[in-house]
Amino acid sequence: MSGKVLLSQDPVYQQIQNYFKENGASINIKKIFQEDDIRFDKFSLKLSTPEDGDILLDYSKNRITDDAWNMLLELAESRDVVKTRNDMFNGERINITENRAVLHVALRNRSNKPILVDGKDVMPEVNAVLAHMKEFTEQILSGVWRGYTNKKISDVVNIGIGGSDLGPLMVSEALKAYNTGIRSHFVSNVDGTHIAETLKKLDPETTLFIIASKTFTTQETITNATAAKNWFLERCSEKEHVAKHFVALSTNKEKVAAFGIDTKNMFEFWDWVGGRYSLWSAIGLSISLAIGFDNFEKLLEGAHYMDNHFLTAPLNENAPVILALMGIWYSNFFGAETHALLPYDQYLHRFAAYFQQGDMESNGKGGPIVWGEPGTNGQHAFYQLIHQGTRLIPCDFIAPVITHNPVENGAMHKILLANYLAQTEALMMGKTEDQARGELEKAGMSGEQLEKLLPHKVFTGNRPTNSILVKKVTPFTLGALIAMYEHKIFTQGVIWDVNSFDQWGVELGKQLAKAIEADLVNSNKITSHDSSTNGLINFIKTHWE
Ligand SMILES: O=P(O)(O)OC[C@H]1O[C@H](O)[C@@H](O)[C@@H](O)[C@@H]1O
Repeated sequence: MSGKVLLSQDPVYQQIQNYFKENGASINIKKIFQEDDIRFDKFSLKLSTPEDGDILLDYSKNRITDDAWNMLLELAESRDVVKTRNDMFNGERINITENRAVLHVALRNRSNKPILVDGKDVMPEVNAVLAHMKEFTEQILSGVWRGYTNKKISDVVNIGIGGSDLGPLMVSEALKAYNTGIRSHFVSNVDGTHIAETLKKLDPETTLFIIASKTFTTQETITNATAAKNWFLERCSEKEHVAKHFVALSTNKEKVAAFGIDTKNMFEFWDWVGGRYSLWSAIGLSISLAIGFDNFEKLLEGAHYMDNHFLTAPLNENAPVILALMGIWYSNFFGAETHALLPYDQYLHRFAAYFQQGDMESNGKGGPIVWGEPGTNGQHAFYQLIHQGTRLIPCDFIAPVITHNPVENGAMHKILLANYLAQTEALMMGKTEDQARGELEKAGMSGEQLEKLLPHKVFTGNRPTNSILVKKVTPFTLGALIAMYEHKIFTQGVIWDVNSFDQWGVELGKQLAKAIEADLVNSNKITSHDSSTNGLINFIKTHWE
């Protein structure tokens, strides 16, 4: 990421800027479709997976011309995307501010081709942890591993936050159709309500707590884990039983031992796994328990498939690169501030939340705000803004062709897909004044009444979308989808010159919270902060007394 000129000084970037200045405002998606019969063929990509059908990326409904697209592809070249990508896969320390390699791709390297960090192949360690996860999953699911009163484990509570929560939670939800029968729970918030409400439902004899924390120092997680351990010990006074009910996922052996978890019940990972890229590591243990280890492996295979695609496909046929460049086009040139992820699949209801961390903790220093909700709920909440608002909001529409739940003989899924298709068409086409007028006249309206209503019924259209279709949401296709977005984030980070793998911005709030905690626990009137913070602290303390 060094040795490059600033993005704004990159000649290709400047060329795109000039092109944009002259043409940007007049690019109309509807018009381009009318002028180009093969637009869909040119601006769509089909990836055939070995067993789980095709993945289709249609990026034709974008404000992009052939010329602009070619320049954006050139920009990827001139920003060293290919070299940096290769550096990542080769275990170079591309996370320069933390001096670390970035190797989530090693966690799902099903080819087992050696990946070296400082000359040492990491694959044997990766495979050893996977073998441990497999063995443990099988023991829990078969009932070989039992609780302290010899009962089978029925409930698993993952205690973690950020990357140690969002990935396992999102995937466990997304793959519920594959559930092994284990009930999964996720506790993340340091608000005691989260653990209290979770524990209410649980029996200590049949509950396994997974304490998931890369550092094992995160305040929320250690506080929740301590509360869980105390809850457990209040019900089962024998300390040695903790070993049957608490396991840890971490890079920090010492802290795990200090917490009182037997390190043979610790599943390790490494500093080259970023928190928000860790669901493929030991952090995925709750996923493996929820869907079975074989399905967890399929998730890894799907991601590995996408890794190979990212590594080998030419840039103009490379799904993550395509998504990244389209995002750059809107962010840097059109000034779009946000990007919406809209999965038309109830199982993917945490997908946008997951990529809020994935994208914004990675590229937040330079990239857009990422947000979204599953369709069709979003349609009845915020689509008004997308259709008629003043801001340009590029959206990704994601859907499976086949549902796991063909309710009403599949009719419901057809309705869902009709909505999925109608939205991107409507966003592109809009509604002209003439069309709106025609509709109002047909409804019997005329004169002043019609003229008054008319402007409200017009939609400008020309609103860009990508459509992504998978055959079905399977472990494999989900793995591929997640990896596709991970590599999109990576590619954008390279182009923007943002280190996508550190997160210093998270640190300041953490530091200040520690200082304020001390002010809250004494009975003094606080005067050491600004007057607002003093006022708030003192208000809280007065109401405690
Ligand atoms: O797994 P840990 O160490 O508990 O960290 C949890 C989270 O903490 C911070 O918010 C960030 O560093 C995240 O990237 C991380 O996922």
